[in-house]
Amino acid sequence: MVGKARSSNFTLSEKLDLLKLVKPYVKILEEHTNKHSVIVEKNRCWDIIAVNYNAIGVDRPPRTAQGLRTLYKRLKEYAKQELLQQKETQSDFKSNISEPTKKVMEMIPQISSFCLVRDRNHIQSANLDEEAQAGTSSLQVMLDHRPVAITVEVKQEEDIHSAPKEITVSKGQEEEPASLVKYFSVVWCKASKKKHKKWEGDAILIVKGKSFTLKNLDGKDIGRGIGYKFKELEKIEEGQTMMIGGKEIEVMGVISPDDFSSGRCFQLGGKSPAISSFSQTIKKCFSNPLKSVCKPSSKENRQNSFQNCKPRHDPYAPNSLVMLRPDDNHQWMFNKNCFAIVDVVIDPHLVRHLRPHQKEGIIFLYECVMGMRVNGRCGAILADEMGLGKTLQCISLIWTLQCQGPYGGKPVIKKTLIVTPGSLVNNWRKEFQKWLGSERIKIFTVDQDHKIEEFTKSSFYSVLIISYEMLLRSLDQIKNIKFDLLICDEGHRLKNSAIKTTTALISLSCEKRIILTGTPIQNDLQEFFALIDFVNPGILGSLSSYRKIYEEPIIISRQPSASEEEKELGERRAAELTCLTGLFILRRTQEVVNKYLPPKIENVVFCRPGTLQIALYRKLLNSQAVRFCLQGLLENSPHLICIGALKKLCNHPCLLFSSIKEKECSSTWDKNEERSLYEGLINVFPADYNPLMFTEEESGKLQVLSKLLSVIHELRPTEKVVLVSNYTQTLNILQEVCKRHGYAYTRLDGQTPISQRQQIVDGFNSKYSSDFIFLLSSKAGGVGLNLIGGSHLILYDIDWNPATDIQAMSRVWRDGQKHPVHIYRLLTTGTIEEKIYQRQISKQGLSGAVVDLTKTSEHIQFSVEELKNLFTLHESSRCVTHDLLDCECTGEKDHTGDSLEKFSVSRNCQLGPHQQKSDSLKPLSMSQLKQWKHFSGDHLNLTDPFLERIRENVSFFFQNITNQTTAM
Ligand SMILES: Nc1ncnc2c1ncn2[C@@H]1O[C@H](COP(=O)(O)OP(=O)(O)OP(=O)(O)O)[C@@H](O)[C@H]1O
Ligand SMILES: [Mg+2]
Repeated sequence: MVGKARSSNFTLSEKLDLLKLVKPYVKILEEHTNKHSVIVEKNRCWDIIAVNYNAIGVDRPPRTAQGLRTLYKRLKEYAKQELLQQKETQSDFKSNISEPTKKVMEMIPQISSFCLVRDRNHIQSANLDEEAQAGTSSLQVMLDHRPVAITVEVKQEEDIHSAPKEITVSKGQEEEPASLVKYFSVVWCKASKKKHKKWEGDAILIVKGKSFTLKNLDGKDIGRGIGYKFKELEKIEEGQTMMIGGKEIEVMGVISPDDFSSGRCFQLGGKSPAISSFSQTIKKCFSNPLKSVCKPSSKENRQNSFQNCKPRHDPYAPNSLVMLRPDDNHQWMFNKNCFAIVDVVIDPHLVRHLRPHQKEGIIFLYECVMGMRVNGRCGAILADEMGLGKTLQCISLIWTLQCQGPYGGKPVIKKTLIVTPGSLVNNWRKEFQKWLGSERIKIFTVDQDHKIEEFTKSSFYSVLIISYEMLLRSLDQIKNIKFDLLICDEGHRLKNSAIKTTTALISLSCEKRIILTGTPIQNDLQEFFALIDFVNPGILGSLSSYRKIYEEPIIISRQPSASEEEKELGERRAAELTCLTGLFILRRTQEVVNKYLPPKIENVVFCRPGTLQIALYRKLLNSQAVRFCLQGLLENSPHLICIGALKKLCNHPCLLFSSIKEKECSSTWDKNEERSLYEGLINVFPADYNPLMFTEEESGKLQVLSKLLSVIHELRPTEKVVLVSNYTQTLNILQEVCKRHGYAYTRLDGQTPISQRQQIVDGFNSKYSSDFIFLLSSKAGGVGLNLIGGSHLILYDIDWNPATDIQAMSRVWRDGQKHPVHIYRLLTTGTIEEKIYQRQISKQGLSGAVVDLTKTSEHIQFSVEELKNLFTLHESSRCVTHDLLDCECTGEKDHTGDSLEKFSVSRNCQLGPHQQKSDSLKPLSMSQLKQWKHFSGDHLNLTDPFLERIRENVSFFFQNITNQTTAM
């Protein structure tokens, strides 16, 4: 029991008065115990009890009369259980349970009715006789500052918030519609024609009939007007801007009459007279009720704790997204000053846009950075697959923490640092603007024209967005700024603690750290450690102990030779590791947004090589360099040079020609490997070969590409194409093709200045742009970009690392895409490209778990056997990949393998077999590919008009459709 009020022979109005009297007391109790209160009436004496609803299995404060009854029942059950336990154990249970719980237990048998104090404004009492039926009970509601007694018929599941609509007011205060008063929170500035307005401050707009008053947060009138059209004033809504009395205002939200009349709407900005007088009243009426709960360190603190104790947004509003309240332990650690506990509620303006998985993600991020998930650790990894809106989730978090906090409503953070790849700096800015507009939050992006000093000098900005490269250059300045939250976008690059970027970021003292990545991070246990250790330093112990405890047993357990015992140990350790880190890692797969996206038609297109390509390919395979490789003479990595040459040749022979010519002139030509590889090759080219005059026929893929572009242009004149290559030189060729055919194009590669990148992306995405093609270097711009302006994406070449390709493919099939998406992955039949593809999709290829953007062929170890396979040209096969599938079809008609289970997206997570997680970013396996529709280029009656047009140069197709509808 924490408070007592004596009463005798209560009449209803006395009861109400009493309620009014105890209310401030109850309020303080609630705020300082983070619990909700129940008033228990016994022998005309009211006991105010703090109840932790969670402890009795009620997940939130009841909002309906029915809810009250449930709560009452639960309390009884709880008490019974506790008593039973007490009998059983006869232990010192009384000292283990909280005082209020004991009180409830003692009193439960005698309770005849109780009052629930739901929040400061609503005190509700109900007759809680068990016999009471919904629909017949009477409920008395009293609203503060409006001493009206209201009697309502209780309906089941009736929401208290909507109750005023249902009630019959006995002492009415309702006004005629013509004189209806409305209140809005607004921002204002002096009227000006400037594009970028500087808002001067917050204000309250009061609209009454045809007139208005504008008050600043000190309550002073700063504008008045009369004679406005009633209709205009009646239609005012959030987001609207208006000119009123020489001032421009933007409406930020509606204020309830109650909030206005109580004066709470003025609280946000500063000390309002309403607050101080309120606290005075409390002090006068009651002795210090905080004594037993906690001791505020000073008078100011006590006063502070009464300020801002109202949530910024209504936690009980329908669809409100409310963060978890801190538990006792958290309060003990982080609320030393005993500030009032205030609900942190996500801005409804944002909530209405959020997908369900994003709401969960925000709750997760909030709990992580607040240190609520792992005691005192404030790091998180949000590893949602690409396109799931990690940016929006972070923006929501920043905006929330910057304005709110659970302790006295005090904002948790002041400044945020976002570090991101250069090409995404402006994308972040755009996303902030998209979701929050330009007035709510001030962000600063560092680029050539905007130096970091500007941010340092001004207190105007709260968010700094900077590229990884720029961060290194301006580290000294950044270290001088105190950041409260650090977000590392595409943060898988921090997987090595020895690299400069990681050490630089570690050197910033900010402890709330978030890594965002769309790329799986659990595939390499050492890199995994680095990421974990970055966000939550030390949580896995030292690297050496981590290796001993987790890495070694897990790796040993995966080897074919592992004993049963080793397997079991490895699995257990993996499970433990997942469990430990799972508290602050969140990964959701693309499937959660699939339903919001249009269909995706993915094609793997096997293109017949041109005659010149075949001749050159044979010559390369017969070179001395390749022969040496096959003998296992791999010093100086000659196989990498051979692989590079074959890949170039597949893209276009002219690339090979240019590089031979280039090498001939350079000093490195002396290198034996290159000379022995290229020897005699130039003679295979026609004598007058000019690489600048290349033809499409010389490359199988280029021929297919050219036809594909032409059919898209013809059949879908309003749709656009993203054309991706890993190589700048190849992009040059593709660009030349665009020029030759007169296609308007735009281009983004490693050379594109960062400051121009977003502009290029925006231009392409705009429906007014005439660009037909977006030439994209996957290495430069593959990650994070939104290219939803394009609905066709062509991957001109393949990378060893499936993640690079998947990243690129995810640029167009994402939120905002309006058209069905067509993806074409071009491979040259029978060549190394098929082998790389097979490696991407085969189990063997994945065993090394090379699912990381920065892994290149240099990181891959090849056995001589593998090199033999790699350096074979299969001239007679229509599709070597299909040959390997063990599929009985001949490719003559649409075939979909049916002998295996239907394609399933469940794939192994590296941390152990029982930790299977759906992860649609892992490349599909051979058996899954078999489930795709497949057919040869000679197949009659192709239903896909695009494939129909290119079939002449194509030996084989695989096709898969996701989210199929009839429209294609
Ligand atoms: N709830 C939503 N409603 C509509 N559009 C959304 C929503 N959430 C995100 N988007 C949009 O989806 C696109 C992808 O979001 P975002 O760039 O944040 O993805 P991401 O998870 O960071 O992906 P990546 O790993 O590729 O960087 C953006 O254009 C974003 O504005
Ligand atoms: Mg992103």
